[in-house]
Amino acid sequence: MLRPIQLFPALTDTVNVRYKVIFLNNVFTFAGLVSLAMSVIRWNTNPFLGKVDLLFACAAFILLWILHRHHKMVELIASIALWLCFVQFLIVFFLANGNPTRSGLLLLILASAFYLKGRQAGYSMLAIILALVVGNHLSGLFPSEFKNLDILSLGFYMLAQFFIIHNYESLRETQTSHLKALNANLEALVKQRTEQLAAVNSALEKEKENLTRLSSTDHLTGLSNRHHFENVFAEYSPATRGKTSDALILIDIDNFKKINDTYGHVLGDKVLKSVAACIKKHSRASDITVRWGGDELIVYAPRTSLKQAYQLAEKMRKQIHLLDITEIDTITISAGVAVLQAGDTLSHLLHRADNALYEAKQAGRNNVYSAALG
Ligand SMILES: Nc1nc2c(ncn2[C@@H]2O[C@H](COP(=O)(O)OP(=O)(O)OP(=O)(O)O)[C@@H](O)[C@H]2O)c(=O)[nH]1
Repeated sequence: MLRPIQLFPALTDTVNVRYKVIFLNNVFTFAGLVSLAMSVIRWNTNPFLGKVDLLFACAAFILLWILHRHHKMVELIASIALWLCFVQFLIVFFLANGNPTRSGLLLLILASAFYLKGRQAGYSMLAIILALVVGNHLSGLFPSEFKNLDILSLGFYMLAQFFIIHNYESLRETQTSHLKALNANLEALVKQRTEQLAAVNSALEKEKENLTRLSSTDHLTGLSNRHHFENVFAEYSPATRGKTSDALILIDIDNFKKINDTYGHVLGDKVLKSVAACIKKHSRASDITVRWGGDELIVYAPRTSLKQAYQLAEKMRKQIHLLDITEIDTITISAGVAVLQAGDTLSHLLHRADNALYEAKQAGRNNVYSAALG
């Protein structure tokens, strides 16, 4: 496919900027010093060329200075340098009796054009220089010392340079596109694998959450199970334990055996679920609601005083009493309330709550009793 020719495109190609800066630094230093020396040597014999050399020496040093301060302008500076060299070449070859020994300069300019600006710029300059040299030779417009053989060998050198650079560039482009294709494949593969891993990860994460939830939840009521609550309580810092006023409400459904026996286990389960839902509904988000076992439920309420816990238990008792389950007249619960004290284990706390619950049952059920503060 034919690409549009870009003659010395400026400021766009940032590839190899660092190397271009180093290259141009060397070229300007070398060209500046040589031009200065040539200017001194020629000043008396050929004042015109002496001045031209001095001019180019100054241009080289100015460009060196600009490049030193503005590395980002390397593309623009490279273009200016190439055009300057080109102009110098024109002056030397057409106005100052171009001679074959200086043809090496042409090859230098071409190589630099290829290196600095790429294939298109190099080809364009090669074609322009060849056309000018051959054109001038044939027309004899500006007298030069070139003979037919010089023109032929110059053409041959340029052709050789063209092929060398063309092959090199083609190879480089093939390698680059091959690398790009490999890179794209690799990226696609990495992306695909990353997506697969992410999907597996999130599935595993969901599964883990599910398992954690299942292992910590009572499947009938949806409340935390005994095992989970024991773990949570065990992890509860001993330093905090007893320092904040935490309360535990132990709830037992009254005459639940009778409900089971009269209406069957299915209805018994329904009652259990309704009571659990009611308890959950009237707890705070920070409370832990637990199915301790059978028809015994627990509400563990952090930062709650005995009085507050009693009021909460009372509220729950009243709400449960209002539950409407068609087959049953009323559902009642009894509850025992206790607060965590310094040095308490879970069994200490439960023991006090259980005693209070026992008193509530003894007092005729449908009651809330608080354990006395020790
Ligand atoms: N339907 C059902 N019943 C259960 C379940 N777990 C335990 N139970 C029953 O719950 C009853 C518990 O009765 P208790 O608490 O001992 O006695 P109660 O009849 O409630 O009498 P009080 O507690 O003194 O008021 C037993 O009959 C158990 O079989 C369950 O998951 N579903």
